[in-house]
Amino acid sequence: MLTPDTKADLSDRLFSDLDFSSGAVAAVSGGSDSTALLLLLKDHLDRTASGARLLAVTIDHGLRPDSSVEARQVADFCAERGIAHRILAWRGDKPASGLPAAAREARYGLLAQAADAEGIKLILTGHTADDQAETVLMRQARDDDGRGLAGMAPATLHDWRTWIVRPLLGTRRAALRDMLRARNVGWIEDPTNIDIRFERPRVRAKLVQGEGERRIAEALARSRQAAFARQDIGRRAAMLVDVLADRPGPGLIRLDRDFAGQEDGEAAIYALRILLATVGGVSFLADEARCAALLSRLRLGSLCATLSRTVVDARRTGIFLRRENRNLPAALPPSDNQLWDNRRRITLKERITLKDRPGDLVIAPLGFAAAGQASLSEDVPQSLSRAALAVEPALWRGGVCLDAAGGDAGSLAISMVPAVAPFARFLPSFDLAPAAAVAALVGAPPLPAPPFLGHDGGRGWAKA
Ligand SMILES: Nc1ncnc2c1ncn2[C@@H]1O[C@H](COP(=O)(O)OP(=O)(O)OP(=O)(O)O)[C@@H](O)[C@H]1O
Repeated sequence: MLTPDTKADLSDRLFSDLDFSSGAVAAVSGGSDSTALLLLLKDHLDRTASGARLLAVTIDHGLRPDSSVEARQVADFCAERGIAHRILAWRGDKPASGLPAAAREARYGLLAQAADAEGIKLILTGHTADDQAETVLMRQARDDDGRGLAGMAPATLHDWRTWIVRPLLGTRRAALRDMLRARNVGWIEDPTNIDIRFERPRVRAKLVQGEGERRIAEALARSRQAAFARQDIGRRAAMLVDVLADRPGPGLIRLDRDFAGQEDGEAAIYALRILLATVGGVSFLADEARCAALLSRLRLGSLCATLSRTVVDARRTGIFLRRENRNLPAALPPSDNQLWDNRRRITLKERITLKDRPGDLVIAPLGFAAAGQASLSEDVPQSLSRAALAVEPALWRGGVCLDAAGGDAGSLAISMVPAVAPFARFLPSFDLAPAAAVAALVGAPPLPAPPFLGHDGGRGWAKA
């Protein structure tokens, strides 16, 4: 049982390195873990940062008949303790398959919305060491390159702007429940957590049996090793990108020929996987074995190949990467926070209203005809620059191109900034170094400051 002193120690250990200057959203389902998170966080803020804003948010997924009643229970719990609380409902279609993943995606979108509305940059969830062990065991079965074995990151950047932090990732659920019992606080038991139609409850059920504790300890040790390895290779890949890659024109990336002959072949393959996904606008890294084979062929000389929707055109003067001219998005009216072709983040600035946004304004690829009229750098073959420019997005109205470079469209206040596809929605803190390097390369906005105090500006940063 936790005495008042150890309680203070625990919450300080969990939260003292977090930057609460913009406040915090606590994601509270009403289960034991997030209820414990909320209480410990409230203790900590009351003691150390009483001015910091705290908003508890419950998402009503509408998947069980009791969900809205449970959300109200959390609201009452918060009201009794003077904690601001909001309930947000997941509306819209619920898919028949992949429901947990869709619910998670929707939940994070809504939590980020709640944080945004208050100008808060930090969301805290109640994921525990038990959740981490389950995640690692689930991924072990299907992980092909070992990255997934790192499990959940201590922090994840959502939509390149809001940090989701998991301060309880090193804490066991049993300790949190002990703390709640000691305070006479109950919690909601979600029946989905024991519904063995879903994979996580099946894994969880096995872990309470005979060898469960040993398997949990092994899974956690494995995840620490995998996280270290992932950060390490990420830093090495970032170095290669910094030194050997540049962007000679819109949509065109050039790698120095030395990239293929790198001594650190492992890092070169990793960098290539990220670059191909980014240039092609694919949300997962390019296949490892194929990238390894491609790198071997690149060592031999010139080639032209397509992988991960990216054309790799290796010439004497460099290895050029550009988005292939296939399966591009159809012309669509711009909407806020949309990822266009997974390569550009579209933002409608506040000044824009529906009235100002004529229905015939669309985003569509620039196309070869318009790209042919643009003045391009002499530094690289014109055919390459044109092919890359042609698949860049442009704003069109009634067949007239308003903005060829995909930048700001003046008074229309639409911005289309580059995105780093594999990390555009969720960027785990393990991958900060390569994400920052590739962001600088493609001209994406710099990463926001990490949510931990005493950070190093986002490059190579990792929470111990
Ligand atoms: N409906 C929800 N509303 C707000 N946050 C949620 C919701 N569901 C999950 N979360 C957040 O995500 C974390 C992990 O989710 P998970 O589904 O594993 O938890 P849970 O079993 O619903 O509840 P708990 O983790 O509180 O015991 C929670 O600790 C909580 O921070």
